[in-house]
Amino acid sequence: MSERGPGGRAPAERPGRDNGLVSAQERETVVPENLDDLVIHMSGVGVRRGGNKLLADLDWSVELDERWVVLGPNGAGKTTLLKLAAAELHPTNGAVHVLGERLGRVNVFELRTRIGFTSAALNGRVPPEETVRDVVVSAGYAVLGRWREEYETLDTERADELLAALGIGHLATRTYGTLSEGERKRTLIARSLMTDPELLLLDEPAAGLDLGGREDLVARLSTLAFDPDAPAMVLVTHHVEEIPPGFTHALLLGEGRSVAAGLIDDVLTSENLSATFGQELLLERSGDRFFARRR
Ligand SMILES: Nc1ncnc2c1ncn2[C@@H]1O[C@H](COP(=O)(O)OP(=O)(O)OP(=O)(O)O)[C@@H](O)[C@H]1O
Repeated sequence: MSERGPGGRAPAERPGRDNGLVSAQERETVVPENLDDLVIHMSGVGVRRGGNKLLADLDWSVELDERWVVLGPNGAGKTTLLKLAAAELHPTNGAVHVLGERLGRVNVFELRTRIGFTSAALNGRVPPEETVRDVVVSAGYAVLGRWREEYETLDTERADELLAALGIGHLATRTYGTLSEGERKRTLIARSLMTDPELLLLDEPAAGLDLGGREDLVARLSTLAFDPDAPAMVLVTHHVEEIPPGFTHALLLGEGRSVAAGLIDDVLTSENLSATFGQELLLERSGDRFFARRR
């Protein structure tokens, strides 16, 4: 099947395996028989660029009803991991399944329509003159930037509902360029939910927000996390303070490798955090929130 998308772009990088032979690397990967409940499954995954190992030996699974936080220092490989989950990158070795489809054997352009993804990179690509409502509604047409004079009423109603749920319904007719950083983040989260995705990926959604903006966003994401109808979620952050209540699992990444992964209460410990960030850290819990500082 061709992976050439509507824009005629070349497919993302993929391992060379078109000769039908199974490589030694692939033989080492473990692919579960029943992928139905697994939104993400990575087995023996590595990503290399030049001489750098961005990710190595990674095994990770995300189930339908799970909400994961991925924590790690700068350069740990968090964004690389999220790009794999978003089907924007192929592994150098190992197997990645997303929504039951194996990367390298699926039309990634179709797969991406089932995934909501927000990142700082997307923020930079939104035309500043676009209205907030259009930024959200255009996700349903897999475009960024105005390409129609009018959208379907049902679509604009859904966009308005999502904006209201994120507390920015009153900004629907404002232009994106006039929004604060926090309002932009919430607009992009509304956009990522527009297509009713089966998987929601959030790359540092609270980065650059002031304390009030962060707390507001954490509360909105917490509401989403507790919603049983919400998609499986993966949130990348550097800060334990940004973990919304309702998130169930954590993956700690350090230098491209998993330091610990599993239920948040088991994984988030002072010891694991210290090992991940390479210094003595004290993790404290207050109610359903986490705080960390140097010992
Ligand atoms: N194309 C590339 N070629 C070489 N090295 C790369 C490339 N892309 C990323 N890297 C390196 O891989 C490492 C992991 O990058 P990645 O962006 O995944 O980390 P991150 O955990 O998201 O970091 P941050 O928290 O700073 O955003 C970094 O050291 C980065 O410099």
